Amino acid sequence: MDMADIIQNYFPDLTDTQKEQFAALWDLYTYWNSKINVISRKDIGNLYEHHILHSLGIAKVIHFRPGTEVMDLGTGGGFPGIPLAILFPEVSFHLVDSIGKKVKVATEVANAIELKNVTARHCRAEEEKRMFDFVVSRAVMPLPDLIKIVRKNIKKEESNALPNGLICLKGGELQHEIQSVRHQVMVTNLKDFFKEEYFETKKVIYVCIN
Ligand SMILES: C[S@@+](CC[C@H](N)C(=O)[O-])C[C@H]1O[C@@H](n2cnc3c(N)ncnc32)[C@H](O)[C@@H]1O
Repeated sequence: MDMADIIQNYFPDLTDTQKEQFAALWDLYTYWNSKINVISRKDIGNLYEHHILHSLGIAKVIHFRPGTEVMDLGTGGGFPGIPLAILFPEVSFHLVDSIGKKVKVATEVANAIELKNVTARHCRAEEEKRMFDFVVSRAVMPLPDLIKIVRKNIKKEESNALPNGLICLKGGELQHEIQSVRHQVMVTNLKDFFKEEYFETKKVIYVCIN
């Protein structure tokens, strides 16, 4: 089985372009990761399951409408922003990270697969003043800290089925982090969508911000 097949199993309606873009990620990330570490070297063999499919878990919680604007806070080498940008070509993704060489990897990968809906910026998210419908994030900081930073970036006007807010990918014990949050929170277990053991404890956390 081709490694990219795992993506098609869970997202069977991909166009040929999307299939080619997902397939191209293997060579691109193995090349760039050997120069600039964006994925643990031990884990690069699990690129499709642990990084790409995991990023796409957000698409099991929300189907972004065309024209939606999304920021990926602490994107590193482009997760979850790049897999989501392939899946939602009519949605724009702004990738932000405070480490310049990681932003370079994300930019190079996006350019190589000709993603037209991706922009990237090297800065701390605290400095980013643009407004978005949603902020997505994986493995960056505790939920209360994320909320403090992104409150200034969430547009007031709603244009999706879910009210605007923060959507992050997290694993493990979260009750403690969630308890201190005053906003409405929705937790989705990825094991309900993806059968691989890796997803047993993985969750998508949506926080309504307005
Ligand atoms: C563990 S990495 C995760 C990268 C990527 N989201 C992923 O899942 O592969 C955390 C990233 O968040 C970035 N980061 C941490 N605090 C940040 C901030 N305040 N603004 C922008 N980026 C930040 C770091 O530079 C790092 O690249």
